[in-house]
Amino acid sequence: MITFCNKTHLARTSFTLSQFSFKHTLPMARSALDEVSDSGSFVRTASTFRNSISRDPSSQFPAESGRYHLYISYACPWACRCLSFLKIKGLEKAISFTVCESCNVISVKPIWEKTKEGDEHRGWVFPATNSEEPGAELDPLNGAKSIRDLYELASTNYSGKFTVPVLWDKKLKTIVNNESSEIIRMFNTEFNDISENPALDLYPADLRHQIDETNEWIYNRINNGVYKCGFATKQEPYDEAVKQLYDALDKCEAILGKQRFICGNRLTEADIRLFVTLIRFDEAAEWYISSFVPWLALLEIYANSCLCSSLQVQQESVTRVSNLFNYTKDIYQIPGMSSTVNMQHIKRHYYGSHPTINPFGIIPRGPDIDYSRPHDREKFSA
Ligand SMILES: N[C@@H](CCC(=O)N[C@@H](CS)C(=O)NCC(=O)O)C(=O)O
Repeated sequence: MITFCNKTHLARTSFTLSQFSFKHTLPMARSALDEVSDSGSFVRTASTFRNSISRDPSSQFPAESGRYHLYISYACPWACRCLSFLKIKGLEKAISFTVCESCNVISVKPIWEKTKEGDEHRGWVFPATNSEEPGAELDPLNGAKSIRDLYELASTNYSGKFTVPVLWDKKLKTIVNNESSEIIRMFNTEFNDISENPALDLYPADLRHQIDETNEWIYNRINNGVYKCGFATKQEPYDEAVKQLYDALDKCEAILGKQRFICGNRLTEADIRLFVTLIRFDEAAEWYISSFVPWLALLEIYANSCLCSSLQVQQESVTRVSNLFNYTKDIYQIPGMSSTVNMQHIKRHYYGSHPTINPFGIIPRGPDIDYSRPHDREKFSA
């Protein structure tokens, strides 16, 4: 039985959202920092808004062009999964994002701030002007000051976390879904009539079983694994999470020595889900694994970490670096993917949003990896 540190926010709630009624029975937490059990382990609570957009025109949330909007933070790997799908499926016109000509995605500011007068909650906020923060934009739809405002617009008695991504329905003025693993499935199939890349299927029927199995261990040990390391408040759960993380990275490294992608030689959903953590891994390493490695790129030296000095790493040739690193570059170079990576937002968020973890908010220098450099992954193509 899990008990949460911040007991004031524990509530078993049900609430009404527009004309639809929702019930959830999980103990609710206000922020990831509240999701630590008495034994010091990070335990993530489930997302709350779980409706689906459907290609069926008679459904509650039909896949209509221009009706939906995705709110993200460039810092957040879960939100960037959704953004990645949006980009590579060619959904930019179908799901209206346009804020201004130079930037077509709404992202919040990277560092959490107070979201309201009257309580101490800190979370994602929008900038006060479009020029305040490169990569962050005012909310043009609802004039929200924070992501919390959107949740409070959608539900008057919501008591969970105010997370991104948020998939917003402009017509019903509500949140359709705030669970990235579900949003990416909708983006994969439900908008195919209006997507620019309908033929790309990232969850193909013949690989579903393998993708589901792969997602399971990658989620538990890597995607959520880095948070189990970062948010652990006791040594034992931290040690366990780090071991699981590195065992899983070893497993990926071995698999990627035999095939181009994690489920074979075809790009799938499982690759995008793995990529969003890998791309943050080296630059956020001190946060992810509490490792003090400012000039070493972990994925670069992953396979032969015992042999490399930082000088050697900087002079490396692609043949000496790990499969994981080359794989990360391969995915980054898929058209559209590099635009989902804003390293400034990533670093500023991880090192700046959690004063209990990094009290002085110092952002480590480096390693400034160039993911557009050559990789060796074509060797697996037919
Ligand atoms: N299950 C959600 C998790 C999303 C999530 O944890 N987002 C984090 C950012 S990386 C967040 O918004 N946290 C706000 C908070 O903890 O208060 C999903 O995959 O969509």
